[in-house]
Amino acid sequence: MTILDKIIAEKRKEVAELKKKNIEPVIEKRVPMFKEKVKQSNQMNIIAEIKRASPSKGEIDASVDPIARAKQYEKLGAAAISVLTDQRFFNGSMDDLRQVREAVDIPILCKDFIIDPVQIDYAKANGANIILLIVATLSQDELAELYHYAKGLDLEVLVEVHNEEEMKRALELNAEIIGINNRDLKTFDVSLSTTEKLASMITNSDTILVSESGMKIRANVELARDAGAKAILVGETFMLAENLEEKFQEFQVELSKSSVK
Ligand SMILES: O=P(O)(O)OC[C@@H](O)[C@@H](O)c1c[nH]c2ccccc12
Repeated sequence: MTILDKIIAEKRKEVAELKKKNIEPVIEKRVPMFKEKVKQSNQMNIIAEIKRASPSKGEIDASVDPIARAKQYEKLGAAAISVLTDQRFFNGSMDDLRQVREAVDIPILCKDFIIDPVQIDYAKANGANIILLIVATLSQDELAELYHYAKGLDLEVLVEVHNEEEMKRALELNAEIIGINNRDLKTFDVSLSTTEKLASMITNSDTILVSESGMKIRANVELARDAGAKAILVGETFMLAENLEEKFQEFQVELSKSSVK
């Protein structure tokens, strides 16, 4: 049983609990759409993540103050903020998301393992603007159902893939925002060449490509940019940076130099 299987087993229990709850909207805030931000920007769009811990790294920064951190990301020019809401494996929570929602006016990605519409209701009620759907964890029917359900709630959807077969499924769905995860969620191996390999399968110039995971230095970001990524998703490197401002600037590369797809 891989960690991913364990996480999904845990999610099934969570879903059963959520179904018993009455989900009330906590916050409603109008923020710009991520998609629009990306279209208007000629700089790499950075989705900065709040990540206390992960199954691959263990503890990263357990004491992070999500509000202060989110404000800092916003001030530095993040296009969106990703909040890990899984408790068990990432030490995150929906409370984190809600607090971040109150603190910033940019789009927020609810970073979790979504397998049921009730989780989408819950994310939306707590102020998320974007949800993540991981193709590896869903059948094509489930993927389509959850995708359209989220869209119907005016949420944006980041559809995550890691190999060719998954990319084909994301394309079949006509996903507007596709994330290529450089980390294999089953083995935790990270390779930036995943982005290089899969990016060329995208032929629609309106599709927004996000390169996810493993960004450590500017050259990694440039590689993603040259492969066609308009955005990157960065967790660990920002969480561990001694000088966050410097790291952020290091990652802000021009997009105009890339072959504008
Ligand atoms: O910390 P990193 O290597 O910068 O990665 C961030 C993000 O891509 C990663 O947290 C992630 C991408 N897809 C996920 C799915 C579930 C949990 C976590 C993730």
